[in-house]
Amino acid sequence: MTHNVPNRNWSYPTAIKFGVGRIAELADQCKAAGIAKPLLVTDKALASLPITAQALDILEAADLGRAVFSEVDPNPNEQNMQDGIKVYRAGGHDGVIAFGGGSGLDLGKMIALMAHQRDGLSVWDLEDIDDWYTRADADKIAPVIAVPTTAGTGSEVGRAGVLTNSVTHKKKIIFHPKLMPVVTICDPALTVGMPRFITAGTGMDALAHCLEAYCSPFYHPMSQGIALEGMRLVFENLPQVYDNPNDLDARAHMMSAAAMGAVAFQKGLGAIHSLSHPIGAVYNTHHGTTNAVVMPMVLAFNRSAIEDRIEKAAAYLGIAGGFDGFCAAIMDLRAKLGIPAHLTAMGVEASRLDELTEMALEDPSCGGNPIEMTRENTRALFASCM
Ligand SMILES: NC(=O)c1ccc[n+]([C@@H]2O[C@H](COP(=O)([O-])OP(=O)(O)OC[C@H]3O[C@@H](n4cnc5c(N)ncnc54)[C@H](O)[C@@H]3O)[C@@H](O)[C@H]2O)c1
Ligand SMILES: [Fe+2]
Repeated sequence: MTHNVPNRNWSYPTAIKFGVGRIAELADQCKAAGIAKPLLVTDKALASLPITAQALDILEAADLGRAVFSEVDPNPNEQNMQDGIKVYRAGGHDGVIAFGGGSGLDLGKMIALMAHQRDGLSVWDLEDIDDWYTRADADKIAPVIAVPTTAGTGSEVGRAGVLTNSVTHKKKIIFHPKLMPVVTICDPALTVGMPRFITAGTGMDALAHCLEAYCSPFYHPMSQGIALEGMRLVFENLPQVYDNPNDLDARAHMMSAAAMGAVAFQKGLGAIHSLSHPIGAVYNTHHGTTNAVVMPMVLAFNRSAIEDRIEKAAAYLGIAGGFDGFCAAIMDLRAKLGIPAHLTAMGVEASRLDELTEMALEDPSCGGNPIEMTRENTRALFASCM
């Protein structure tokens, strides 16, 4: 596959080794991070794919072993984390390679966060609320090298992991400022084998991050700029990778957009994510795909607060028709990617909307929504997505 992707070394917000084939540097990066016995954490499906074997071969050839933990579910939960911690401790590991989509990346980060903390500290005590992270001992967090294999969540450049509580079926964002990977290897070639619907859904997650960050009312001009350009990259390249999975240039642009989305969303997320998290937790739907389903309805819900800035974004993106044109472009993109237009198509039941509404209102993403979310308007928003 030919391409025009230059190799680059970026350090905003962590060191990013960006370029086709840079997975070859995995062992060197482990050594540079002081990791002699890495545990590669990924999900079950990825564990059987050649890209994972390739990564393990690179480690083994450098005498770093080929230890892997892959009992990671989509929307990973605390049981996956506990199982991984057992394997990590039993193997005497000294660092994690978080390898995968958001599920493998986040679970790898959770293992690194919790493997050496004192007994009695629960991962739920570290939810991204106020300064709860100070309950953890920052010095006991194991080093993480992140290797994304999807282009969507941006977890590779983030300090949080999303973990589902398998008892309450709630998705929680677990945060620690020192949970940032030491280094991230962004190799677009790793993403070419994604199933088509995962390419679509993860790409829409990157768009959701950029869009919600861009619309969030909080002051953060740097994030604003990154979010806007991230949206442009998605609009231009997501249809391209969907039609031509082997287009490495477009894959690289999507990988950038994913990382940019996660950098930008320190400005805030909003109702797309606060609706999508409970749906993912209750129905085990794919996160980015769920975001895409609710995206146009959330834009309409927020219209009075965001119309001006969406018009500016539309002008920058070359989309005619202002706010309505922008919404139409999102619906066109979603249709092109084969993503459903209604939550009912994902199995969401009208009988559970009250429960989902309560869960959405508890989600911290609510705080970044431009319009205040109340029980009434959130219930109505859910209903409009059915
Ligand atoms: N930490 C964050 O900031 C953050 C942000 C958004 C979402 N998330 C979380 O990330 C998770 C979703 O992550 P995701 O959308 O990347 O999906 P995922 O990690 O669940 O992966 C989806 C599927 O794609 C497969 N896959 C991944 N890469 C592949 C490849 N290169 N080739 C073939 N198959 C591949 C996986 O095996 C899996 O079956 C959710 O739990 C979500 O809540 C986290
Ligand atoms: Fe997301």
